[in-house]
Amino acid sequence: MSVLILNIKQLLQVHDSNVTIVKGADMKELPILENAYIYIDHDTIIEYGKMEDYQTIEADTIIDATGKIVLPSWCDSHTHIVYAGDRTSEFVDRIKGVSYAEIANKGGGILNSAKLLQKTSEEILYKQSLKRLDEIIAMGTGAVEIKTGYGLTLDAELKMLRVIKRLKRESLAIITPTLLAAHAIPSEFKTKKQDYIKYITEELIPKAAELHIANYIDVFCEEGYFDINDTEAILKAGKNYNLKPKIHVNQFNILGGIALGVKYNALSVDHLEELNEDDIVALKDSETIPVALPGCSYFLSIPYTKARQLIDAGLPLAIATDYNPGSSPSGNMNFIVSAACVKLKMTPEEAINAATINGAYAMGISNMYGSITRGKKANLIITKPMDHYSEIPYAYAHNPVEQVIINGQLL
Ligand SMILES: N=CN[C@@H](CCC(=O)O)C(=O)O
Ligand SMILES: [Zn+2]
Repeated sequence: MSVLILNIKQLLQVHDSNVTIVKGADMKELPILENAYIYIDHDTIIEYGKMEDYQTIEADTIIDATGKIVLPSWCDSHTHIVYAGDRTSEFVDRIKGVSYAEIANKGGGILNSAKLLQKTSEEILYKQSLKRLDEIIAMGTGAVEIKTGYGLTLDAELKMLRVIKRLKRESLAIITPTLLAAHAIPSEFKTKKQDYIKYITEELIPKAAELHIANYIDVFCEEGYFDINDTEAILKAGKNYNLKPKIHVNQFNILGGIALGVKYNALSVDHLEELNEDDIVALKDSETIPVALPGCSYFLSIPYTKARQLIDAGLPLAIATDYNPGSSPSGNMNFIVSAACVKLKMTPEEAINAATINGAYAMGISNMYGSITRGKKANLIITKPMDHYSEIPYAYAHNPVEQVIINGQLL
């Protein structure tokens, strides 16, 4: 199966050499080809160039993209899309003035989702999750990280991991699974948190590793959840089983989770609604990418990550949806790109870099995804007609996506 796309108004994120991350001032550069073509064979990008240099190529499918933009599909590096039901009643409570923390302290929040997921059959959980996955693919997401963390027992966490594995097998999307058993302290461990940490480090992590069912380890490093020592114990155990960290840090409080993440060579440190100079210093010269989640800031009315401070310090930045039932019940990366521009003061070029190549880096897949490069996998978005790619973030809350291609397959 081969696909040829002709007359592309703007082909974005074109790199002849294989970039895997863009940092600091380089994030302002979004290499583009005006009036271009691209040729895909099976799942691979074979050739691209300007229409003026195009010489006839035979292909099974030919698409005329006159007036349209083509870019790498979105790489959403932080989601929790495997969950049961929803938390609309908590949403209404928050509108009436109850805070996210108050809801959690009364046994709601993550524990509420965990209670429901534990009683939900694997089949129903799969169907509910697949619906969300299909919905985000249609909005342009081609690669997505999915976390556990609404199980909180060995059985329920493994159920989540099996659902993620099945999604990976049965959907075209590229999926990276992350074990987030340290998402909240289950009520039965309320007064014995250390026992839950022991359960995670001695039972859950070894079992997940034995089944080769998770790539990364995550911890919600936050006041009232897991402190810095708890987080270190879990990262250490993960390291023994080759689970690299991708952690939740600095959402409400700064506990030193960023420096700890860097110490354990985390692939990413995510949230960062709160940020200080020490955090920036810790990230410099590291291989850890910060990830901002503007959908969570929007939905919870908490500060937006100071993207300018990070990028202007020469650091890379990725953006992701954090799609989950409590703090960000949307997986629309188009909105996230727009929010990055409007609220994080990123230029469209920076936001698109953050949502493509840097998102791929934050999932450990940027050697194969996230840019238009010969030899990389063909995960692409073809937009609706528009004059310039800046319309993607400009016309917020619309759907700019006309067609999605994943691993060379037209959807
Ligand atoms: N902060 C921790 N975890 C999720 C929210 C979980 C929930 O409220 O269900 C997040 O990334 O925002
Ligand atoms: Zn999250």
